[in-house]
This record gives sequence, structure tokens and C-alpha cells, in this order.
Amino acid sequence: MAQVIPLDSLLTGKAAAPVPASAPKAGCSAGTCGSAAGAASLPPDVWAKVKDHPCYSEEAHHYFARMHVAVAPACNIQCNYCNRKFDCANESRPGVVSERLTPEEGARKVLAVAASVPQLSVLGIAGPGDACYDWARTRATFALVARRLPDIRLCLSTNGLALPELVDEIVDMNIDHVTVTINMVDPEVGERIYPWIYHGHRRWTGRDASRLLHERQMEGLERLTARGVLVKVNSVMIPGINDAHLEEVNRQVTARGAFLHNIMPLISDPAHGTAFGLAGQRGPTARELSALQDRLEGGAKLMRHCRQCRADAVGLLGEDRGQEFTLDRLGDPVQEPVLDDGSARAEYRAWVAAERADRAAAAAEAVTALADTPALLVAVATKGGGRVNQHFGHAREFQIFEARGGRIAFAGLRRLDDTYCKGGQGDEDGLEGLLAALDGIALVLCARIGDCPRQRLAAAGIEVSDAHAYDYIETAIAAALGGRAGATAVTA
Ligand SMILES: C[S@@+](CC[C@H](N)C(=O)[O-])C[C@H]1O[C@@H](n2cnc3c(N)ncnc32)[C@H](O)[C@@H]1O
Ligand code: SF4
Ligand code: SF4
Repeated sequence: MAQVIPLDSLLTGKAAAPVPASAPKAGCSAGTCGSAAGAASLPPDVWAKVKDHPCYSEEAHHYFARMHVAVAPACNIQCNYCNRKFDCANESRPGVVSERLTPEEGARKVLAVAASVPQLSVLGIAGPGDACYDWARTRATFALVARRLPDIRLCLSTNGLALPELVDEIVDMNIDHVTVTINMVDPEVGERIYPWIYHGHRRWTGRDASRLLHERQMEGLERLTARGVLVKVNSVMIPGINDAHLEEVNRQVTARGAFLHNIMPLISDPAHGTAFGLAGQRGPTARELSALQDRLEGGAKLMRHCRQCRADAVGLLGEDRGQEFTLDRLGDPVQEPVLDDGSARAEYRAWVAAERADRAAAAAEAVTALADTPALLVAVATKGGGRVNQHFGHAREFQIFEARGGRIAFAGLRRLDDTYCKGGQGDEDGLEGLLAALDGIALVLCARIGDCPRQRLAAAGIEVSDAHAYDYIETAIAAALGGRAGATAVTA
């Protein structure tokens, strides 16, 4: 196994050690070591596009950060699940932002983040309105950033209505990742989601609005994929409205070349002031979501690690460092120019290349111990880097991996309302919610856990281990499960 430079020292800028030339190349084939096998499961040109993109590659999300800048407030449609007026720093969901920025402010923020977060690889514009409808601001921001930070990938998110005419410009600007939200391919379903759209200098309502939106979404998707742009399709799963219909959506977007399909559970609460929230429309349960995702396997690749981020999120997926980079903290652009020569990011990426190759090789070797293991779900507490490296009490989410017959694959996320540990004390009241979030999990792996939560989990039939702290996730799972051929099978 290659010598690996510690992540913490690299991120604090104290690592001067060169990446070892002896780092083994990724050598496991698809299907053998699940989430660590990105390079081997995709054509080289596609892997080159996704390998540093935390949303387009589950494997990359262990290492790379994205940021959104909230420069595009205007939108040309109304979705029954969206209210962009709602603004709360503690609320993490799409469309919510703390401050709206001009393109110049947005670019300055990107420079500041890039200078202090070496994991940054992607700038996305995801509203808080629509990046294509508010195109002048989107374009100006991307142009400013591309000039200063050519190594940062550009990415945008749109409802698709204004997309078709922008495809040439998108390609010319090297925006090689575009997300289109497609919730229906049947206007009858669409009219229950979209009360109106604005197009061609007029407002459209009812079935005509949804038909037009659908036609333009399909046209935009086809044009983008024909030009080699990687397209992720977001679909909001709305029980009773489009949940059954999303299988047809998946078929149609797969046929048009979508690279990834991200089924996002509807977030709905009367306090958000959305039409669905006020009408009592519920979101899907975790089980309903994963059952639908399982039915869609075989179409476009599914994204199961989406965190439904704010439109101004910063950091690794699952963490939000946005409040560290608000405008008032960025200082005066003339008095305090941001200095960044890109060397910290280059050094970090070289480290990741060695680390992910080492992880893939270690995973390929480790899973051989699991040849006879029945389907088991394992929850992992991780802060990134593809390792078991978070204390149980500090976790706000668990990454779920399925071990089955010689294979370990990422299977989704279980998110918590809060951490178990607060101010050094365990929150006994919160344990019920935590146990509910771990429903169906056979084993929890974490860096450390106290006796009290360990016993409570054991009483609920969930084993916990901190014996594999700081190991790669796959190595830790294989070591913990090895020899359990007769263990009880668990399903998602
Ligand atoms: C805020 S939108 C911005 C980009 C663009 N306007 C769009 O709709 O694609 C980003 C994503 O968040 C999703 N979204 C917004 N509100 C949501 C909610 N309440 N529940 C789930 N997803 C939501 C949208 O469907 C979209 O996929
Ligand atoms: S298209 Fe996007 S920004 Fe516009 S209302 Fe829908 S979710 Fe909100
Ligand atoms: S909302 Fe999902 S796709 Fe968008 S940046 Fe967050 S994790 Fe990635």
C-alpha cells in the first residue's frame, strides 16, 4: 500500500511532502469495490470530467468541495414547492440564501473561498432563481471567475425553460456540467406542480404551460447531450403527484442521454410558505425514496448522495461553510486583494490522486473477504477523505453502504436533525430520532463512541464499532464484517 500524506496536514497547509511516485494505480474493476471504483467504471473522457466533481461522482464527493454563489435571483416559472423569499441561515434547502450577490461580489467570494479551501473544484450557480433565465448575471459571474481561476469547473442549474437558445454559449464558456430539473414528461402531471410559467413575453397557465415547459426541457436536454455536456436531471419526488410517473421521466431522460438522475425528496413545511407546504402536501419517506431509486436502477446512473444544498452553500457536501465567507468578512477588494496562485489546490489534487488510487486498491483487496456476505447495510460516520473518521456524537448524517456478496456500494444517506453530542454531553432525548434514522442498519462504524449510546444501539440490535477508526471505509467494512457469512440479511 502507498505511503499516504495525512489529510489534516495538507489542508492546514503544513504538508510539504511530495506525493509518493510509488502510489499504485486504481486497479479494481467495476462491481468489485463499489464506491472507490470510479475510474474503472467510466470511459476515460467522462471520468476526466467527473473525477473532481463532488455531485457527478459519489467517489469524488469524499474529497472535493463545491460552492454556489447566489447571483441569479430571477425565475421564469413558479413551482408549488418553492418560495425563495424564505431566508434563514440555519435552514439548509434549495433556494434559500443569506445574501444575494452581484457578479463582482460573487466572483470575489469565489476567489476568497478558492484561496482558503483547497478542496474547491466546482463553482455552481443554482439560483436562488434560475441560472439560465437570469443569464446576464450568470454569464458575467462565470466570465470573471474563469479568467482568474481556470482550474475551477463551472456548473449551472436550471428549470430548462430558457435553456435551448443558450446551449451554444454554454458550450463556448466551457460549462460542461448542467443540471435540469425535470419533474414530469406529461403536462397533466405538470399542471399539478407548476401554476404558471413566463415565456415569450407572456404568462402561461394550466396544461399549456406544462406542455411548453416539457417541450423546451426535452429540447435543451437533447441539445446539451449532443454537444457532449454532462447533464444531471433533478426530479423532485412528490408523493401522489409524480412519484409513480418518475419511472417514465427516468426512461425519457435516459433515452436523451442524461448522465445522472437525482431524485430529490420534496421538502415541504407550512412554515416555508410554499403552495405545497400550505396545502399539507407531504414529502416521501426515506424508504419510499430508496424504493423508487431501486426501481430506477438500470436507467441513467442515479445520484444518491445529494444534500439538497442552499443556493449559497460552500464546502464538502454535507458541510456548509457559507457563513465563513459572507461579504462583510471578505473585506475591501482594493485594500485586501485575494492572493491565490492555485498551488494549494494543485498540491491537494496530487494528494487526492495518490490517496484515491490507494483506497481503490485497498478496497479491491478487502472485499474479497466478503464473498459470502448476504446484503447488509452499514452506516459510516465520516468527515470526508473516504475514511471512517468522525465521532458518533458529532455526526449530522451517516453514509450508508451496502455490503453484498463481495461488493461494497454506496447506498445513500441518513440525515439527523441534530448531532447526538451537544457541548460534550449526550442528548438522550435525541436518541429516539437517531435510532429511527438507523432503522435497518446492521452495523455503525465511527471513529469513537461513548458507552451509553453504544449500549442503547446494542439494545436496538445495532452493533457499533470504533475499532477501525481512520481506516478507508471499504477496508473498515470488510474487516468488521469479514467472517459473517451467516449473518442476518437486512434490506433497505
Ligand atoms: C432552487 S433550484 C434552482 C435552480 C432552478 N431554478 C431549478 O429549479 O432547477 C435547485 C433545485 O432545488 C429543487 N428544489 C427547490 N425547492 C425544493 C423543495 N421544496 N423540495 C425539494 N427540492 C426543491 C429544485 O427543483 C431544483 O432541482
Ligand atoms: S424553477 Fe427553481 S427557482 Fe424557480 S420556482 Fe422552481 S425551484 Fe424555485
Ligand atoms: S444540491 Fe445536490 S447536486 Fe446540488 S450541489 Fe448540493 S449535493 Fe450537489
